[in-house]
Amino acid sequence: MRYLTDSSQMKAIDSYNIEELGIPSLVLMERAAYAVSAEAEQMSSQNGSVLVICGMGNNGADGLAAARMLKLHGRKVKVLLCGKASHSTKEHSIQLAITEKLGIPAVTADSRQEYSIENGFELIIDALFGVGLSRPLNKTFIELTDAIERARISGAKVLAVDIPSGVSASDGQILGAAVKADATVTFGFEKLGLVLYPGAFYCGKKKVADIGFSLPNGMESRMAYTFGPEDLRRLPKRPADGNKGTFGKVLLAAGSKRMSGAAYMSALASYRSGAGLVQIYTVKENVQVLKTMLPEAIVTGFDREHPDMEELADLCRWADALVAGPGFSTESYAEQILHWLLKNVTLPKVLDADALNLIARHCELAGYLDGSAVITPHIGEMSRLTGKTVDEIKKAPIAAALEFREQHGAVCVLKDARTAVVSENGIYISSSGNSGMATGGSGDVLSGILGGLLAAGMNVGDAAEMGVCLHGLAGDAAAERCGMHAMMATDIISCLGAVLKEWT
Ligand SMILES: NC(=O)C1=CN([C@@H]2O[C@H](COP(=O)(O)OP(=O)(O)OC[C@H]3O[C@@H](n4cnc5c(N)ncnc54)[C@H](O)[C@@H]3O)[C@@H](O)[C@H]2O)[C@@H](O)CC1
Ligand SMILES: Nc1ncnc2c1ncn2[C@@H]1O[C@H](COP(=O)(O)OP(=O)(O)O)[C@@H](O)[C@H]1O
Ligand SMILES: [K+]
Repeated sequence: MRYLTDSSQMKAIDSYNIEELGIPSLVLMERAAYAVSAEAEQMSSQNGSVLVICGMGNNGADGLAAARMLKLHGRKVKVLLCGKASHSTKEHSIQLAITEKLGIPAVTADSRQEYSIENGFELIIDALFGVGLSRPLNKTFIELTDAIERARISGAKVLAVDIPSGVSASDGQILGAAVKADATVTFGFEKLGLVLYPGAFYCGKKKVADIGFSLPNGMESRMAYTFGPEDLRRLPKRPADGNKGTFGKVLLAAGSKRMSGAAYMSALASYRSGAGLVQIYTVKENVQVLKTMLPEAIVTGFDREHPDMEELADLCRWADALVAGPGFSTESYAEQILHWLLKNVTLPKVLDADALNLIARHCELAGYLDGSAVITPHIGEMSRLTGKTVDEIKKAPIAAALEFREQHGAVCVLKDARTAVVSENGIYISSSGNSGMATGGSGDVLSGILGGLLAAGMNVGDAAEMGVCLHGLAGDAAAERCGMHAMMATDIISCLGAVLKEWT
């Protein structure tokens, strides 16, 4: 598990370490700058020249200290100071005095002038703004980021200090423009803005440098986090004497006349993530095809005109977990069934796709949501559910998921290139997965995985986080195997086994 911080949390961590613990600010800075200079040496040759672009805050001060370390290691270093001298921090003034005494050439320009970058630098270090960026870049700074990008296109490497300047540390939004880095050395904890898009595009290879921060009491519970493959070891173990019941029974209300594939993929993904038994409840037109495609599943068909609620009640008594919605349609039978399920079933449940479209259309259904439900909307479905625009949700996905959970009590899995999961555990952000997963059916695969994990007895929050992590890792394995262009949802399912085998 890796913690992710926003800008205000990072500032609180800084001030706890400096003011409460008494670690001198310059000691932390020295470690930060050492990590930057070590990475800079890796990225450039002994004879290559390095330009360090420094703002007037402590990000710039880190840059100045790194410039000093590079100079002491025999590198050719120049500094470009950007901003008003009257804005410089105490640490910045100290670091600048040292670089001046060491004879490191520094060009000073304030923001009224144009910043130019001469040709010939092998490496540019971006120490303009860090977590202190508080407003959009002005025209001059935008031109400076353009100049850095031109140098990068001509062959210079770019190393960002803490975060590429212009990226908001809290949400990855670009404030006017941002530096595109080949690598970023970030201090203490990964910033959310390095994981969320579009910021994640800008940071290149990420390195987290431990500079000796301790966390204030209670901070961990407020920080977002992400998982790596090693976290899959926390999935429930499979007891050697287990039987089909031990591993859980999933009931899947899915598929419609035009869409049997969604039910197939969701059911197959449930089996491939460890479920003992999977039963598909679908329109009777789908029964034959699903039995043929997935003989391992039990398939119960209902009449679209008269779905039998007694039969459905029996199936729910049989099941350990419910998945409703993949390819289910929004026809009246689907609404009737969903209404009955939400009203009567206390099983842990995943509500996906058409279940969410129905909830968006019939707002009384939202009243039945509670902590037993995991909703898995993509951005479009979230927009329909909440009335917010796609743009609003894209800009603040965590806030949208938090708000939904607060209003309805359900675990919210807001799917996108980075998926946010908000549950009783806190805020989880996915860091696996790739754009090859933007292909029909990959959401059905996720709902099936979640059903499988819930049926195995995981609580809703843990299942949602682990399921999203597993889905992304299987997606990455599928991209490795087939390439992002060619991979399809069934390839993600095919890779679940290998990922689970390697990591659990
Ligand atoms: N001792 C410390 O406090 C440590 C600080 N560290 C570094 O310090 C950074 C944070 O430093 P600061 O809090 O000084 O902030 P920054 O250096 O990130 O930037 C803040 C400065 O930029 C100005 N500014 C913000 N947005 C602007 C905009 N759009 N246009 C023009 N000016 C703008 C602010 O007015 C302020 O002067 C971290 O990212 C990290 O690199 C690290 O060295 C770790 C230790
Ligand atoms: N660029 C991407 N990077 C990582 N994951 C992605 C990307 N695009 C889509 N995904 C994932 O793929 C899945 C797509 O789900 P969804 O849109 O519901 O698909 P469908 O409706 O076709 O089943 C989600 O889990 C989403 O997080
Ligand atoms: K920076």
